[in-house]
Amino acid sequence: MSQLTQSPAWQALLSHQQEIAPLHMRDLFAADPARFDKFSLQFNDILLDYSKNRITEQTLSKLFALARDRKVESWRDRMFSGEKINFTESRAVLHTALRNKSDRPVLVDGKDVMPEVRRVLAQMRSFTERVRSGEWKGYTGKKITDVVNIGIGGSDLGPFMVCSALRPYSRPDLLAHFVSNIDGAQLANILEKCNPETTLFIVASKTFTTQETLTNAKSARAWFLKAAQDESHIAKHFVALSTNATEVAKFGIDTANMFEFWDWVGGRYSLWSAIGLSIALHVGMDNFEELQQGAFDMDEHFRSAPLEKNLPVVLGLLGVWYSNFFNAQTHAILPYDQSLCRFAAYFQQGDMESNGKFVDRDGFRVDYDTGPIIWGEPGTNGQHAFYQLIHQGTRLVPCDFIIPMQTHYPIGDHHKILLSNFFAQTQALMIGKTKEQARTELEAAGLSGAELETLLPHKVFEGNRPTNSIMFEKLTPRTLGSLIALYEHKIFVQGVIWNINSFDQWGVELGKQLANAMLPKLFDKTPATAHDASTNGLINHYKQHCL
Ligand SMILES: O=P(O)(O)OC[C@H]1O[C@](O)(CO)[C@@H](O)[C@@H]1O
Repeated sequence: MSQLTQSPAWQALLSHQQEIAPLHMRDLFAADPARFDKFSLQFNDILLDYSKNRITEQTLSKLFALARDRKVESWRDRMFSGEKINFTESRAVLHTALRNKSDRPVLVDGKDVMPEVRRVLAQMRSFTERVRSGEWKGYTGKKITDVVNIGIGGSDLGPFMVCSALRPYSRPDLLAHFVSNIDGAQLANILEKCNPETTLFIVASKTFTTQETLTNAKSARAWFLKAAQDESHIAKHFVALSTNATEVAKFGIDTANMFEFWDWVGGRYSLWSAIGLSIALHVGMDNFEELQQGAFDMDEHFRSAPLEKNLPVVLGLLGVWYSNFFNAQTHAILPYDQSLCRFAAYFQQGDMESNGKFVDRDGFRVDYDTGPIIWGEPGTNGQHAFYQLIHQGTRLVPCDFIIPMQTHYPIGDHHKILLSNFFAQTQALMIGKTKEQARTELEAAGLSGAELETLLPHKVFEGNRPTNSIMFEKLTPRTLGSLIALYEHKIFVQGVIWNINSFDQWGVELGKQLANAMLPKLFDKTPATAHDASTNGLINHYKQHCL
């Protein structure tokens, strides 16, 4: 048994789970009219209601005891202070420094990184203002109308998610597009909409060695040069966001057009850095800084609020409760806001690349589950697709429901309808429908006898399905920043509890290595023999049909 699972705090939760498992939330609500007040927290305009969880006050005190036992507070302070907690890459973890709006220095290897952070922010401001005002011109003297961010993973998902979310703050004459996939279809579809004279390409890659990004960027450059004819025009249409100046120069982008960030920024935590340039272009630098401010607000809360009142800690512990004590395999993120349509996809990387680890910090295989599978779609689309399983399936699917109280798009009574669905779904998942209630309904509908009995079991909802509800005033840049940081820190808390390194991603390497080795063999007919029978068979099937 690992240190974690044999700890008294863990063992206490294991036996407590036996007491909680038979309880139904509808009885817990009936027994305690103050349950909502007890189990909800407010941070700025964000309300977190976690009362529809299979918990009592005792559960929470045991979960907080686990957090203290695992030293969550001290790990948090180590992260903020610039300690190299990403020990497998020997790196500090300082996305929080990128949005540090205080005058506190942040030291890495004894050097304050804040002057450099502010320098790049100023560079971003000056560049975005020139582009947005039309002062920055394309090679034929026209202003930029389209920005194409070429990146993948953390160099794509964050900016894409935020640009979609903050569309109401954007200008219609400066559109942001995103190309990530190596599948040429994506690049082709976007280039179709763009004019080389008025398009700015942002090549976003922390390492500047990522195959997909460099291949897409080379193809974009070829497309551009076909029209522009002269390599000297590239400087007006290609900029780079990277930590790797050498590779940027090798690619042919003038390093004067490079926006730098640093190895202490993890890819999936990088939207706050120069990687956010497409966001700043799309919604303006003031809004980008507001986004950062919102994240900073949440950082301050995470650093200073007692665990019991700390939103990221509460969310993290509830996730541990279901993953490790109820065997929940997945966690759904369900934003009732079309603008957040990429929020779950963004946190698929944020969470699964961070906490999808089977080896703990000491190098041992864990004997407990770590990161859950994250998934989700905006409501109400999800309701008409996969909610059946959440309501009546055999698996426990903890869900986060997220909604703004005010919409940027006040059309008729759409938003009230959306709200009513939001309220109804979490209620239905909690309360369910008993056999007796279902019977009464069927009888009222005129059914009886065998017909009623046949239908009855299918009409029962067990309920007792846990949800968190997150409501806020309106999806502003500042609130969005706080929401993103909330989830980032939740992931951090869980990584600490599970004793894993949430900041490396070695698991993405093997597939890359094998693909690189295979690529040169896909150009001739020589049959593949070096692999297992399945892989040889697949490659040879391709060769027979296409070469
Ligand atoms: O920004 P880069 O270096 O191109 O990397 C892109 C993405 O690739 C990954 O390394 C995973 O393959 C992510 O962690 C990262 O966000």
